[in-house]
This record gives sequence, structure tokens and C-alpha cells, in this order.
Amino acid sequence: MHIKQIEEIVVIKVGIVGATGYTGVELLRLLALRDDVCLQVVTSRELDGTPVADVFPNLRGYIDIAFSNPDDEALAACDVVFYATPHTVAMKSAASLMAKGTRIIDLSADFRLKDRALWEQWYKEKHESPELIELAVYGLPEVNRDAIRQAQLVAVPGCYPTAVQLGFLPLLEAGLVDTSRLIADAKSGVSGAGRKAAVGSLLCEASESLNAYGVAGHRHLPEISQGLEKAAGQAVNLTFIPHLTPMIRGIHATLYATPLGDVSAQQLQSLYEARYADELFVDVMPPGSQPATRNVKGSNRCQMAVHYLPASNTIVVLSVIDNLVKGASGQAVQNMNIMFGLPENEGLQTLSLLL
Ligand SMILES: NC(=O)C1=CN([C@@H]2O[C@H](COP(=O)(O)OP(=O)(O)OC[C@H]3O[C@@H](n4cnc5c(N)ncnc54)[C@H](OP(=O)(O)O)[C@@H]3O)[C@@H](O)[C@H]2O)C=CC1
Ligand SMILES: CC(=O)N[C@@H](CCC(=O)OP(=O)(O)O)C(=O)O
Repeated sequence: MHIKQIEEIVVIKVGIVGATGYTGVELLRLLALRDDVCLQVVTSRELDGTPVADVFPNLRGYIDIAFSNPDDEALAACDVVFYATPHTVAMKSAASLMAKGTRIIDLSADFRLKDRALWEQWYKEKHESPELIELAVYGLPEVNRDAIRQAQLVAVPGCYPTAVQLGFLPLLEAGLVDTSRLIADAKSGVSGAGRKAAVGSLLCEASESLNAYGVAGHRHLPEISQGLEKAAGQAVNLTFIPHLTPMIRGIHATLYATPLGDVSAQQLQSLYEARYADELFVDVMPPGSQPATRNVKGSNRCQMAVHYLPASNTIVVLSVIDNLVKGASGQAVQNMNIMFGLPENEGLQTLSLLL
């Protein structure tokens, strides 16, 4: 009886809405081996009734349930539900699950922006759960760890916003740079666009080529600006240009800022090392380093290096993540660990694949 009670407390019943997408199957990969997690409901409308392992053979022998249609009653029986769905799905059903006590970790952008009008402007939809926006905690553990612990609803940051914010934060928190001119030049692998069929993601379109997109405005701009302004305590003016690159996973962000006064490479290095000294998933590399996306492929780590170029008086920060791990599902699991009082790196101690 005593053991059963302990088991009931430590095994987290998990639901995943949208478990056949790229972030959904990454959640399955990260959770499948855990003894403290029971995958109770994994949804797909298209593959309702199909065993998970029939679709994802890498999970054979580890996950023996089938996909099912999203059903709020079944989901509400879970301790935590991940929404790995396109924008506007979570905002339609999160409230009913939360009313039954279920905790929500939303990988979409439904609850990331605190300004509802701004969200509606960028996502071109009416927000259907405005009352939850204030309640939602922005799930960047390196900034909001204490609030995440108590949260019933976590909005997991987007992939570009994770790489860009982590890279800029030390400079802005220290008030070291001109906030009226920040530049983020970021590149993403094609899995960032999701698993749905789309011409831009075809091999012939996306390989052997590199292009910028969203130059006139990308929906991650307001999300990144919101986080940077909070860190700086003042308005910021950010130029953010995303690019599509011919690789499957990875985000590489090159960040530029102008110092307000005298700085040195050594001072910047110390600043970054001190800011992230206690962070398990941020690796500040030695001076002169140039991190590659392959260093973090499959891992939950953000690797970064800070440079100072005296000739142009410019600070350059290089920040890399795996868009599907620290940029989405890994960070979502990191949030779950914090919410349930578990070691933050539980199930996330994976080294990068490198090749
Ligand atoms: N890909 C990435 O690198 C990142 C993605 N994100 C965000 O995470 C979310 C998921 O992205 P990703 O995995 O790439 O998306 P995919 O397009 O790969 O997968 C979407 C999943 O959601 C399900 N789905 C689609 N529409 C609905 C609906 N109306 N109701 C219920 N389920 C639905 C799909 O299954 P079915 O249609 O069968 O139900 C599928 O399983 C998105 O909001 C994305 O912006 C965030 C950071 C990084
Ligand atoms: C390469 C690519 O297409 N990337 C996606 C970003 C994916 C993501 O993380 O964004 P959200 O969660 O905010 O949708 C894009 O630019 O739309």
C-alpha cells in the first residue's frame, strides 16, 4: 500500500496533443525511457487508432500505445498535457483541462505574448482564452525558473526566441549595450517548419540553397523583443532576420550589439560565464570559440561564445541550439521537470550526435 502510494505520487501521467509532428515525436523520444512518466494519451486526428511504433519505428518496444483523437476528457485525466500543435489549438481547449487541475505545457505561441492585441495582430486570429494570457508563465527556465515551479500553464518559447534571448540576456541585464540597435541574424534547419507537407520544405526546394525570409516582419520579433525589454528594463529596437538553411535540425544565431562604454573581450567573457555559471543547459565556450549547430544536435544545450571586435566597436555573440530540443521539446521537458519538482536535467542528459 505504502509503495503503491509512492508510485502514484512519482509517476506523472502525460498527454501529448499533436504527437505525430516533429516536436511531438521529439517529446515521445525524450519521455519514452523515463520510469517517472506514463504516456497516457498521445493524439493524432489523422492516425487515430494507429500504434505509435507503426509510425515511428525507433520507438518500437518502448511505447506500446496507439494514437487517438484529441479528447478533452481523456486529456484532463493526465497530470500534464503538452500541446505540440499549430498555433490556436491550445487556446481553444487548455482552459477546460485546467479547470480539472491538469497542468499545461504549450509549445505553440498561443500564450507567449503578454499583449493580447499584439498577439492578434501577428497571429491574425482573435484570442479565445484571453483570461489565461496573464496566468501563463513564459517557459524560459534561465529567466523564469521560480514562476515555472508554480505554474499551471507554461508557454514554451519559440526556437529562434530561445537562441536569441539567451545570447543577448547577459548584455541587456548588465545595461552594457545600446538597446536602440540590436541585430539578430539567425539560421534554422528545415524541421523548424514542421512535418506538414509544404513546398518550401521539399528536398529540391530547401537543399543546396540558403535564403532569408520574413525580412519585413516575422512573428518571433515581438516575442523576442518582449523578453529583451524585460531583461533591459527599457524599450529595445531589434532587427531580426531569419534564414532557412539546408540542414534538418539546428538554429545558429549571430547577434550584434554596440557597447555603451569601454568593454574588453575578457570582461564580456567573465560576464557571460558568471550569468550562466549555474545553468545546466547553457554552455559558454572559451574566448575565440565559434560554436556549430552540430555541437548541440539532439541535446538540450545552448552553446554560445561572445566576441568583441574593437575595429568596429561591436560585440558579437554566437548562439546555437537544436530547434527541436532546447528550441522546443527539450525545453518543454525541462519545464515539466521544474513544475513537478524533479531534477531539471532528468531525461535530458543526452550528448549531441555531432554527425
Ligand atoms: N518545429 C520546430 O522546430 C518548432 C515548433 N514549435 C511549435 O510547436 C508546435 C508544433 O510544431 P511541429 O511539431 O513542428 O508541427 P507539425 O506540423 O510537425 O505537427 C503538428 C501536430 O499537431 C497535430 N494537429 C494539427 N492540427 C491540429 C488540431 N487542430 N488539433 C489537434 N491536433 C492538431 C498534427 O496531427 P494531426 O493533424 O494528425 O492531429 C501533428 O501531430 C507549433 O506551434 C510550432 O510553432 C516551436 C518551436 C520549434
Ligand atoms: C524554419 C521555419 O520555418 N521556422 C519556423 C519557426 C518555428 C518555431 O519555432 O516557431 P513557433 O513555435 O513560434 O511557430 C518559422 O519561421 O515559422
